[in-house]
Amino acid sequence: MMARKPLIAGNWKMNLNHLEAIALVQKIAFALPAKYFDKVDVTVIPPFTDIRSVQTVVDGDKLLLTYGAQDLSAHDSGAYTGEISGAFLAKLGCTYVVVGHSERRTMHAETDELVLAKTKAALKHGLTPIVCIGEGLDIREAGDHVAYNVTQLKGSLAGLSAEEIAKVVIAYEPVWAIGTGRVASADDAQEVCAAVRGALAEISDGATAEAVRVLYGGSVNAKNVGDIVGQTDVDGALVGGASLKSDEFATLSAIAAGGPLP
Ligand SMILES: O=C(CO)COP(=O)(O)O
Repeated sequence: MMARKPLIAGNWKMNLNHLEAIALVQKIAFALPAKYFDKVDVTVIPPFTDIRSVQTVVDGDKLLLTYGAQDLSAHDSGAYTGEISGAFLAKLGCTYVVVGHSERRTMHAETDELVLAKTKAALKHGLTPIVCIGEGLDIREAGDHVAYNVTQLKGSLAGLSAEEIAKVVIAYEPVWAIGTGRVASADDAQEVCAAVRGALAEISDGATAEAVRVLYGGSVNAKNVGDIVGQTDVDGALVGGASLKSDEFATLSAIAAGGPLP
């Protein structure tokens, strides 16, 4: 089986202004020495207004962590007030862009069709989309979570070629585990991430599915990350609250790298 390098992505959501962003990036870099980056990719996903400042610190200090954005427009340019083009994000040196986070699917009524269009826009501009899927509590309690996630995944990637799918990261984030402190068990994360990989093989091919990184997200912290990323089909984490604390984020990144602790 192909070895997949784990990815730890810190989704800051709507937290920290550009000055606070600079301070946090510097603290994370200080707490996470270069040796860890051979074994784990670490990225921060700040608000749009922080990205230029983060770029300046990362480039100026030659940091090994990367950065990305929390959303992008499906369009390249034009009369789309308030939207941000993938071209702008690429110009700012972003590596990743989160697409279809449950907070956008829920609060901004983003459909699988729009998530697909945004995924295509990301790929067009050379960004790696982190495509989010995840079920609500009602679906989990009804026992329909695997089928639900597979349907959401297929809808969000519909019609992409195997070459395009190879460039995508998937994040399984059960909605009931986001910001609640209620983390999915390692077995629950593995069950859905394995089903995601199976579905990826159906819509691309086995080798592509083996190479795609599938992350888990939802109340990940330094205490639970080891069990979660220890699962066969879980290749890292999309971290919310714990990514705002430099020591905790550095520690959980080091654990994903296989240790030792910094
Ligand atoms: O939504 C998340 C990351 O995208 C998870 O957030 P929390 O880690 O705060 O639960």
